[in-house]
Amino acid sequence: VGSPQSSSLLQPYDFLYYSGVRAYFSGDWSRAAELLEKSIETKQTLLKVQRNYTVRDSLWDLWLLDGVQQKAECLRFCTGRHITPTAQLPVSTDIDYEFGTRNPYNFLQVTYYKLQKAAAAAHTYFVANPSHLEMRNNIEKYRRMEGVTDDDFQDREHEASSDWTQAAEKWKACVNETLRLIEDCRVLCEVAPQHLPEDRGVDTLSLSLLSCRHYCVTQVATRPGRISAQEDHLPTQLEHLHIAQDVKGALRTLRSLLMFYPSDKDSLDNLQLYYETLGGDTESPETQPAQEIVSYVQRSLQEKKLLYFGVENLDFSFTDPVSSDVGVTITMDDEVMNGTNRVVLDGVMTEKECDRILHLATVSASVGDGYGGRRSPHTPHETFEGLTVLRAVKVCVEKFLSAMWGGGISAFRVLLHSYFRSPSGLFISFTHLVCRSAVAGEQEGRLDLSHPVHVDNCLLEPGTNQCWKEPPAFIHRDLSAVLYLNDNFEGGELFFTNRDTKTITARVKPSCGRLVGFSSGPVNPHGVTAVNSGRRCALALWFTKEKLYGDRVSTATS
Ligand SMILES: O=C(O)CCC(=O)C(=O)O
Ligand SMILES: [Fe+2]
Repeated sequence: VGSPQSSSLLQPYDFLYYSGVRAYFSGDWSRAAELLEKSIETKQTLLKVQRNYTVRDSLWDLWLLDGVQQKAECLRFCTGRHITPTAQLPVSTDIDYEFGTRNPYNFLQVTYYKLQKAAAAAHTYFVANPSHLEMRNNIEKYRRMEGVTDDDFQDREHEASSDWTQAAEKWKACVNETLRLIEDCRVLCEVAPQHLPEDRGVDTLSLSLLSCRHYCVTQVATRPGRISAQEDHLPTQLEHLHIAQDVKGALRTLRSLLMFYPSDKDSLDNLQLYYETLGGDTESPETQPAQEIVSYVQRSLQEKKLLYFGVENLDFSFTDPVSSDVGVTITMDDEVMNGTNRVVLDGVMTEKECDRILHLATVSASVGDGYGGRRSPHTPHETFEGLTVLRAVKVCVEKFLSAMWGGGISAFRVLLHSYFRSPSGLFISFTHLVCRSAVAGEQEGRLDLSHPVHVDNCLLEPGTNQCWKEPPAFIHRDLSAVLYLNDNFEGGELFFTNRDTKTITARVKPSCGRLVGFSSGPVNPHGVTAVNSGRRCALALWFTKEKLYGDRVSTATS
């Protein structure tokens, strides 16, 4: 051991392996990598050497046992020129097992992982301490190791800071670009002629111009080919910028962000934190909100005031593209509703908007009964004013929704489509404004439902749980939705059941601006409990994936 000749001979690979594993467990990663690699390499070379000196046995040789013996001796002699005597000894079954299951590679992959981290750490240190000899040696050693590449020698300090600076610069550019695009868009409003009925005065014309300018926010926030705008386009960019900046910059951006949402709790908490971090230095000019954002928000608020004045006093219709009081929230999902493809969204309409539609429905309610003498197709204890009665209203409702939502009923389609993420398109199949009123004096001991349990696109057969996809069921309906308009009544809860139609799995209490969406198929049997007092109004909507079944009435009136 130790002679120059013996050091060039192949070492026992089991010994190298054990040493490597020992280094591994003591966390000496570079030594572990070296030894483990060596053991694998040695085992492979050993096999090659032995193969080289093995002469194929012929049948004749086998007769001459002597010859076999001689060959073995020859092999030992020849290989002995390359291999140390101990390495010629057979290895233990443990080692056979280890190599058979490729366990050395398992140790190696962890070792390499550690080494890559070590390479980065060593390099990071070395950048600041170029005369540190030991570190230089380490780096050289890491470089020679298999599995360690140039990419592993990263300056972690440098990378870390430059990433954030770059990100902040890019987000700042984004904010500026958005502001610029909005300005460009606003200029176009002035150039483009405003379409107005002839009898409208000059007030409406300027309001119209204002409204056009105001829509620039959504226009700029809508990516090409998309129908809906990205929500909170500008504030979102400010939020990103805020995260990427250092404390002073972040404070400035946070204050800009607070111009949009002055009562946002997270922002206010952060503000407090920055105040504490910066001690007294919070009033310096560089920590004030960006002037362009201040002007932008102030101008927007002023314009909004004028527009709302027009809505209230001049019968001007305007929908705020960034209205803060219409924020749609997901109130219930599949999990809460114990089912598949069910959702309850809130805030799709404001009280005022619900009232407008209810008013339209009330005006026409006096027209009469549309069910051939029957009060309701479902129960004798309620009156039911459906589409037949409210056909005239339907046109108004759609018009009203168009003004309110830009896209009319289609806006709900977009909303549900984006929630359920169905890959195919959705078309409005049918809409139905329905009010159910309790018949006073007939509610005592009532056991029936306002709307019996049913599935919207097939006929559920009681007892067998089969759902037949055949007429008179509206078999092409794929997605159902109900938009509720009021809550001043008793009863009238929507409920979902299991396929057995008996086990209730979820209940939804109607209220203004609540939109329930669910797939129309047999996973969603549903019904409505008795309306015991008052009048319950809802707009039922059905959608189809088949363009062919799109509602011709809707298209004709929109
Ligand atoms: O009004 C509701 O809540 C549900 C109505 C319904 O299920 C239907 O009309 O098919
Ligand atoms: Fe239904």
